[in-house]
Amino acid sequence: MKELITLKPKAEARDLNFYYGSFHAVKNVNLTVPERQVTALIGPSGCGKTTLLRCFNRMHDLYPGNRYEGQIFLDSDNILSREIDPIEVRMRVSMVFQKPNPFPKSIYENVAYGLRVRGEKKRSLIDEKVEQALKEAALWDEVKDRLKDMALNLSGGQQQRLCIARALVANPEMILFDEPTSALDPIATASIEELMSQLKQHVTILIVTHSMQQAARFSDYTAFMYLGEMLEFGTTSKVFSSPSHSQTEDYLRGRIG
Ligand SMILES: Nc1ncnc2c1ncn2[C@@H]1O[C@H](COP(=O)(O)OP(=O)(O)OP(=O)(O)O)[C@@H](O)[C@H]1O
Repeated sequence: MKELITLKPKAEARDLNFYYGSFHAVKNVNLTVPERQVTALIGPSGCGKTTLLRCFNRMHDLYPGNRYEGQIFLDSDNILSREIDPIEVRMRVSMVFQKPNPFPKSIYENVAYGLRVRGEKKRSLIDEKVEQALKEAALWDEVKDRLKDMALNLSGGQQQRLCIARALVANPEMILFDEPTSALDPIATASIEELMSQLKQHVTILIVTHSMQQAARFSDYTAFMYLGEMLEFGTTSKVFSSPSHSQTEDYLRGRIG
């Protein structure tokens, strides 16, 4: 039976195709990302999860030869439209990568950077926003007395929370997470998952994960991709307990990798 998704959509891919040169990596994808929920993108290695994720903030524009077809709506704006500036899109939709990638600068400057590139000069306002982002990223208490220390001296889990603070500082509407915990130990992973569950109160989250336990633990919706196509989408409990496609079931049971 088809499950009804009643939540308000924040983003919607419609008949989306994506090509790396002549290679067709994302095929006719339709996907609704519900507002202020966590949606997990799962599927076998190479099925196009990261490629799809990167369409949602036009990351692919940074490389020549890449091509989109179709539409992605963020609220009522088609962010693939030529009239929309990809830099604007990336302010509304930020990204956290697999490996924590702080800049070789101080903890403070890592977060302040996002404000400075937007032209913010007022020191008191930057201080305030840096503190707020570090608090939202559950890092403030650990770093408030050493904001001038190099970010690269933080632990891996702290570096990833710093990258989340950097993603949060410009008040994005949506954050894309690309396997954000795959380089972290179980304790750091648990704190990032806890943080994402808090963040969804005001930000929409789309996350690529290889960990079925992670998707089952804290995502609200799950989308299963297979060979570039979106095979299945529904509440996480529905997709995990009674998937509609045999490929989804095979993947969840570890029969395809
Ligand atoms: N820059 C690129 N140029 C050409 N092909 C690419 C590029 N990046 C990825 N691909 C190809 O696109 C397909 C989808 O890759 P993608 O990284 O999106 O898959 P994935 O599901 O995220 O995989 P994984 O789970 O292993 O990270 C793969 O066949 C991959 O080889």
